[in-house]
Amino acid sequence: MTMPGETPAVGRPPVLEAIGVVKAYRGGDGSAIRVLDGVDLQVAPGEMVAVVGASGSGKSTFLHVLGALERPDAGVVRLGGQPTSGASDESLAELRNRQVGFVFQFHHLLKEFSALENVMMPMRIAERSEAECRARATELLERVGLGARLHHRPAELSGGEQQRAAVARALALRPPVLLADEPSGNLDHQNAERLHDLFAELAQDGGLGLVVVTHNRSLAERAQRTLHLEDGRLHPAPASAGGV
Ligand SMILES: Nc1ncnc2c1ncn2[C@@H]1O[C@H](COP(=O)(O)OP(=O)(O)OP(=O)(O)O)[C@@H](O)[C@H]1O
Repeated sequence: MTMPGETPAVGRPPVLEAIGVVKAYRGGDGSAIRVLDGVDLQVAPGEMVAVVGASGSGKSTFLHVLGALERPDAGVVRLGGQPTSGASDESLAELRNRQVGFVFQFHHLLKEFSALENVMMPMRIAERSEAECRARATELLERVGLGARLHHRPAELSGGEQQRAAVARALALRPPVLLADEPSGNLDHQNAERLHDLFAELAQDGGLGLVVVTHNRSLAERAQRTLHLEDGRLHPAPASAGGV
C-alpha cells in the first residue's frame, strides 16, 4: 500500500524526498508553532503533485523547505538524492541552483530586461557561454509559446506571458524539480489553463518532478496526486472535492 506522501512510481529514484520534516516558528507569545510536524513526500521524475490546504496551513513553508530556501528543524530533505541538511550556506545555494526551479504567484522578472535576457540571467550568473545562454533561453521561450516575444520587456507582455517567461527562467539551468507557489493565482481563466497545460507537459514529456501549491481546482486535477496539508501533516485530498 502506498502512503500519502509516497510516490506510486516504482523503480525510479525520487527527484525530491522529504522524510519526517519538522519546521516550527515562534508565535507572538514566544511559544513554538509546529507548522510542519513530520511531513513525508517523495516525488518521482515526471510526476506532478498538488499541495492544497487552508490559508496558514504551511504550504509555502513546505515549498521553501523542499526547495532548500529554508532548513528544516528536523527531518531530511533530499534533492536529487543529496541531503540539504549539514550543507554550508554556499553548497546549499549551489544544490538549490542545480536541482530546483521556483515559480511564484508574481513573476519577479527584472523589468529593465527583455524576456530573453531574463531567461539568460541564471545561466549568465552560472558563467555559461553567451552563445549557450542565448540558444537555451531562445529554445525555452519557444517551448513556453513566447518565441515571438523574445525581445519584449515584462511590461510589454501579458500576465500569462510574464508567468510563462518566469517558468522558462526557472528551467534555465535544467533543474529536475520545479516548485510552484500559486502560479496561476494572478491569472485569468484562459491564461491559467495554458499555464496548467504547460506544467502537465513539462512533467509528462520533460520528466520534471513538480510540486505545485494551488487553490486552483483545474491545476490540482492535472496532478497525479493531490495532498492536503493540515495540522502539519500531509493527507490524501478527498477525490470528491477535486482535491481543493
Ligand atoms: N518567518 C516566519 N516567522 C514566524 N511565523 C511564520 C513565518 N513564516 C510563516 N509563519 C507562520 O507559519 C504559518 C504557515 O505559513 P505559510 O505561509 O507557510 O502558510 P500557507 O499555507 O502558505 O498560507 P497561504 O495559503 O495564506 O499563503 C502561518 O501561521 C504563518 O504565520
